[in-house]
Amino acid sequence: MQGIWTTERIRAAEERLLAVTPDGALMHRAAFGVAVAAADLLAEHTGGVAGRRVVLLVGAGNNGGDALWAGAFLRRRGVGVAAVLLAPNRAHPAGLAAFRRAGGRVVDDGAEWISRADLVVDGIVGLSARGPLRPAAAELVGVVRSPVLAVDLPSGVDPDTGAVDGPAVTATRTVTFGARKPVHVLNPARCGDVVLVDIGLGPELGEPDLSTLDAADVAAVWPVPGVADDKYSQGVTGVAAGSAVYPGAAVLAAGSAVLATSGMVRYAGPAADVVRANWPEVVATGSVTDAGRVQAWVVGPGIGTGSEGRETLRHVLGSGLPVCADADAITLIASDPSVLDAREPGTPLVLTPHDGEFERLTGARPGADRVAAARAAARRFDAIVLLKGHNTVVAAPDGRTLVNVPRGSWLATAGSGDVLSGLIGALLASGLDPWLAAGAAAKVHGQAAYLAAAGAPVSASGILHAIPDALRALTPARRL
Ligand SMILES: NC(=O)C1=CN([C@@H]2O[C@H](COP(=O)(O)OP(=O)(O)OC[C@H]3O[C@@H](n4cnc5c(N)ncnc54)[C@H](O)[C@@H]3O)[C@@H](O)[C@H]2O)[C@H](O)CC1
Ligand SMILES: [K+]
Repeated sequence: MQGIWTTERIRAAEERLLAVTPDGALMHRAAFGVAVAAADLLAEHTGGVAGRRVVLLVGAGNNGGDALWAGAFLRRRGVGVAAVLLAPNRAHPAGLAAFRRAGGRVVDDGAEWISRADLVVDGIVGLSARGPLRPAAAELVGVVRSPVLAVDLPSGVDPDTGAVDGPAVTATRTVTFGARKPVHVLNPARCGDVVLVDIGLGPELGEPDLSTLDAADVAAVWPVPGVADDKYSQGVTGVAAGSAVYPGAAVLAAGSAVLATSGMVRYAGPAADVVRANWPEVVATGSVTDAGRVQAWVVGPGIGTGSEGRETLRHVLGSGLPVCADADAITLIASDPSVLDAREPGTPLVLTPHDGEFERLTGARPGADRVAAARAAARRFDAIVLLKGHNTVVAAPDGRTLVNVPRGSWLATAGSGDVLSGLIGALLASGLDPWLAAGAAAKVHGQAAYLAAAGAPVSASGILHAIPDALRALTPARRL
C-alpha cells in the first residue's frame, strides 16, 4: 500500500526534518531530483541533453527555488537554461545566485523563450498553492508547446483535493519530494506520471492520510481456491439485480461475481432465465426470499425504484449479511432512508454511488474535495462509501481512505458499475474486510477496463470478460 499525505502533514514533517538537516540540504536533494527528471524528459523527447533549451517558470517561494537550483545542475550538463521570474523581488535568493553562477539567464520575454524551448519546468508554486494561476503565469503557460516538468505538483491545481478552478499547468511529468500529495492521485491527468524523490522525510511522516493499493496488495487479499476449497468454502455471493425491463444489469453483476472468485453465485430476481442463459453456473431463483444460503449480497443494479425494488432491498439489508448496495438501491435509500432500519447496526455495508447518486443520498454533490465528501457520507451511513469517478475514492467510517487511479477513462461506459458491484459482492462473500474489498475490486475493475480497451472504447461486457486477465496481471506470483 502506498501512503499519501496532505500538505499540512508534509509541512509538519518537513519542519521536523529541517530542524535536523543542514540549511539548504533538503532543497538541494529536491532540486537534484528535478534536474535528473528534466534530463530524462529531454533525452526521451529530443534524444539528448547537452545543448537543449530549458525554460524555468519561477514563482515567489521554495518551489521556484527548487527550479533555480535544478537549472544550475542542468547548466553543468551543458543545457541552455533561461529563467522567467514571476515575482523578481521574491525569487529564492540562494537559488537565483546559484543559477546565475552556473551561467543561467534570467529573461523578460518569457513567451519568446518558451516558444523555442525543448522543456519547460514549472516552479511557479508548490505546497503553498492557493487557487488557479495568476494572469501573468497563466499567459506564459498558455504558450507552452513543449513537454512540461512540474516541480512537486502542477501549479494552479489544488494540492489537497486535485481541484482546478481556473488556469493551471498540465504536466507531462511531475517530480515530487518526500511523499505523494493527494493531487498526485486525485488529478493524475494534470500531473502526468509522478516521480517520487526521497529527501529523507519518511521517518517524520507517520500514518498516511490516504492510500493506494499496489498489485501486491491485491494479490495478498484476492481469494483463490486452495486444496481444501470447494464451491461453498470461498463464500457464496447473492445477486439481487435486474428486472424484466433491465435484465442486462443482472447478467453483468452476476457475471462479474462468477469471474471474480471460484465461489458459487446465487441470482435472485425477475431476470433468472436470462442470467441462466448467460451464466449456467449461477443458481438462479425468482426472488430473494427463496434464494438459498449466501454469505453476502449485491443489491441494486436494475432493480427499479418501485415497491418491488424496495422490498428486495429491505429483505437484503435485513439479512444480517455484508451487502454491496449499488445503483437503484442507493436511490431507494435516498428517497426513504428508513429502509436502512432493516440493517442490523454494524453489519458491513458498501455504498457505491456515482456523483448523481451521491447527491441524491446526501443532498449535495461531492464538490471539489471528493475525499472529504466520501468520508462524511461514510460516517453518516456507517458504511464504506465508494465514490465513483475518474479516480475512485473508498472511505471507511473510521476515516481510512483508499484512492484508485485507473489508467485511462475506459470505465466511463454504461453497465461498468454493475460489473464493479459483482466484484465487491464476491469479495465480501469471501469474508474480506469491506474497505479492502471495495478498494481491491476497484483496482481490478480499472485494470480489466484498461486491458479490455487496449486503446479503444470498450463495453461493460468487454470489461467483464477481462476480469481473469486483470487478475493474472495483478497477481502473477500466485498463479499455481
Ligand atoms: N516537501 C519538502 O520537504 C520540501 C519542499 N520544498 C519545495 O518548497 C515548496 C513549498 O515552498 P513554499 O515556499 O512554501 O511555497 P510555494 O513555492 O509553494 O509558493 C510560493 C508562494 O506562491 C504564492 N502563491 C500561492 N498560490 C499561488 C498561485 N496560485 N499562483 C501564484 N503564486 C501563488 C504564495 O504566496 C507562496 O508564498 C514545495 O512545493 C517544494 O517544491 C523544498 O524545496 C524542499 C523540501
Ligand atoms: K509546481
